[in-house]
Amino acid sequence: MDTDVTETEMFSTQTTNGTPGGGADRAPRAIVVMGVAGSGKTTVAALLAGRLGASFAEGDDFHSPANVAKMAAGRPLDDDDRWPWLRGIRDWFAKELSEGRSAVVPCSALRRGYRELLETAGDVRFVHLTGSHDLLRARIQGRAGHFMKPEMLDSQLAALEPLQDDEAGFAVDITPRPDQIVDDILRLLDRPDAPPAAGSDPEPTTVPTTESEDR
Ligand SMILES: Nc1ncnc2c1ncn2[C@@H]1O[C@H](COP(=O)(O)OP(=O)(O)OP(=O)(O)O)[C@@H](O)[C@H]1O
Ligand SMILES: O=C(O)[C@H](O)[C@@H](O)[C@H](O)[C@H](O)CO
Repeated sequence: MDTDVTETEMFSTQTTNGTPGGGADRAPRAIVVMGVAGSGKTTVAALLAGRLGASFAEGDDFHSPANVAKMAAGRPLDDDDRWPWLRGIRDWFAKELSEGRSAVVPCSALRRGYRELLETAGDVRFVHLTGSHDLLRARIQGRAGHFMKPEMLDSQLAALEPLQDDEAGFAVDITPRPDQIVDDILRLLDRPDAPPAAGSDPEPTTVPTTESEDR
């Protein structure tokens, strides 16, 4: 597993500080709101962080200027572009958790290997925002002033490895209003049969390794 931590503070990030423990009487956790461009990650993650009293950082702010320029030029990122970006997010999560705060970041986390790197921060959960190609395209087209253009959607979907049953998290549909999506997420995050995160206490031995109704 990659352990390079040198890029953490390279780029300025928009962050808000949460309260210790994420505002709830529980151990702090990191939540990645994942999915392809236009799935609503930033919208949902910011709302979710507010509802949890958790810290928030915009995942795109961890990209290097070169990455942003590449995407704005319509060229998909490759693994070499993404590893430093992911390490920056992982390191920010680790810092928040070590200081006792829950944290939420919108981050595409398209491939399982990317998620495995993020999980090295500790107790990390994934919320995969899923929707149809038509809806995703319409959401990107309806958004002004963003470097990610609709033409990039196909490459994002081609790279996507959907969240699997044995990963710590669940998928939610992006059709409802953002506040309704967040209601669903809050309900699913705390249900008793959720698979444990890689960095969490392994004590709950009755937790099943698969789940079915949310994919
Ligand atoms: N549930 C929703 N219902 C209606 N519109 C939404 C919903 N979620 C997000 N949007 C709108 O869709 C657009 C894309 O959302 P957002 O920027 O949050 O997506 P994203 O996944 O963070 O995108 P990117 O990865 O490209 O940064 C925005 O204009 C946002 O206001
Ligand atoms: O993994 C990637 O290809 C990129 O990082 C993108 O997903 C962006 O971060 C974001 O979604 C931009 O809108």
